[in-house]
Amino acid sequence: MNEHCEAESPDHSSDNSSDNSSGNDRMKVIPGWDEELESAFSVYQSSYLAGRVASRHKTVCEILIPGAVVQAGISGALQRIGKQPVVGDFVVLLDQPETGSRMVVNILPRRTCLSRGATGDGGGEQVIAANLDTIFIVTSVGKDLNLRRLERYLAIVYSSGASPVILLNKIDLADDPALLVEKIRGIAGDVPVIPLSALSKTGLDALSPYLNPGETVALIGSSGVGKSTLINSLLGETVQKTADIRKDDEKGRHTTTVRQMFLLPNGAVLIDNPGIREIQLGDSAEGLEKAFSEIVDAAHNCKFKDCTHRDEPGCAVLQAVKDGLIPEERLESYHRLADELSFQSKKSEMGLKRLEKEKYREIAVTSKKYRKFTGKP
Ligand SMILES: Nc1nc2c(ncn2[C@@H]2O[C@H](COP(=O)(O)OP(=O)(O)OP(=O)(O)O)[C@@H](O)[C@H]2O)c(=O)[nH]1
Ligand SMILES: [Zn+2]
Repeated sequence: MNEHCEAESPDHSSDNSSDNSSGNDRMKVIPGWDEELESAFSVYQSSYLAGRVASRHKTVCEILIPGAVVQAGISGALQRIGKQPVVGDFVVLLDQPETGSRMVVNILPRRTCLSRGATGDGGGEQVIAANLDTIFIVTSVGKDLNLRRLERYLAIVYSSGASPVILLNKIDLADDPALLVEKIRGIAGDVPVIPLSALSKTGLDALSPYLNPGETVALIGSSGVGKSTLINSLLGETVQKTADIRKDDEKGRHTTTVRQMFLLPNGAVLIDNPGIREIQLGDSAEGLEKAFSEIVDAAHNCKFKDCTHRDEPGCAVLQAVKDGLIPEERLESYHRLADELSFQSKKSEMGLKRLEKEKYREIAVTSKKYRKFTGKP
């Protein structure tokens, strides 16, 4: 992040009220803060601070507050109800200057959230970043360019609520970039497709409509497509400053790196989180339907309402494929992702059942202990 974050930390010794910043200040120095968040935060008293999660570690978060980047723990109450702050979250901190501790006690309403199907068997989706306005799906010319993979990414981004933009990077290595762009447009619907070279800094201007003050953009894409190079090019000279963000914690002040959230000089936010880069399709069907809207449109004319478009009679989608209106690979890709989705939902369901069982077991153990304690049968 840029100079905003390098200001001195709030001086606890000189002030009883920790949050001496006004809503106006918050609007200016917490990128993405708006009237709605201000109104959600207005119920909190002076010992609370508002901030935005810049990076998340196992037990602590690095949080951008007016004038500083600070570390904070996560309150037990929040953990018990299963709420986990993620990169991009706007949060409420309880500030306790006497003990030097800061604790995230609430997460303000999320505008959008990027999730992945939980990898464990606990079920449910795992949110990995919040309040993203735009997601740059980065691919590059050559081996990485895979339309099927892009379709998957589109489905993921659509289900997050953020707007997708596809970036075709490394065009300096392509003989005919326009041809590749056309190929991608064939599966992208209305999604903008932007050819560029992060290394030679060509085409970057086309990104400016998405990099507005207070707006948040995350990057996803396979390893090696040039996400870091792009961030460095966009940040230019400011990237060095990112490594010098001043952080304070109980042990005193030292410099550290917040590598996951970058603030452009104009106040736009870029998020490049390793956890965001490689994500799986979650269990939301909505994204899939948006990514394959021509199939959904055609399906309105299928004979059966619950048509799976595989071998049913009177299937309008199969007919459209036969008539050459929908490419066969598109339908295959749709089926593959739909199968994956139903597998994910089953897994979540099974996980939830298991969790439920565990909960009952826990209640049984607790009441057994209670009976033992009280001597009641
Ligand atoms: N020719 C060319 N090479 C590029 C371009 N952008 C990035 N590269 C190169 O591609 C390689 C990978 O770039 P990175 O920016 O590290 O890719 P990444 O997507 O951040 O990769 P991970 O960190 O593994 O996820 C580096 O050697 C870059 O120099 C480009 O526009 N043109
Ligand atoms: Zn059908």
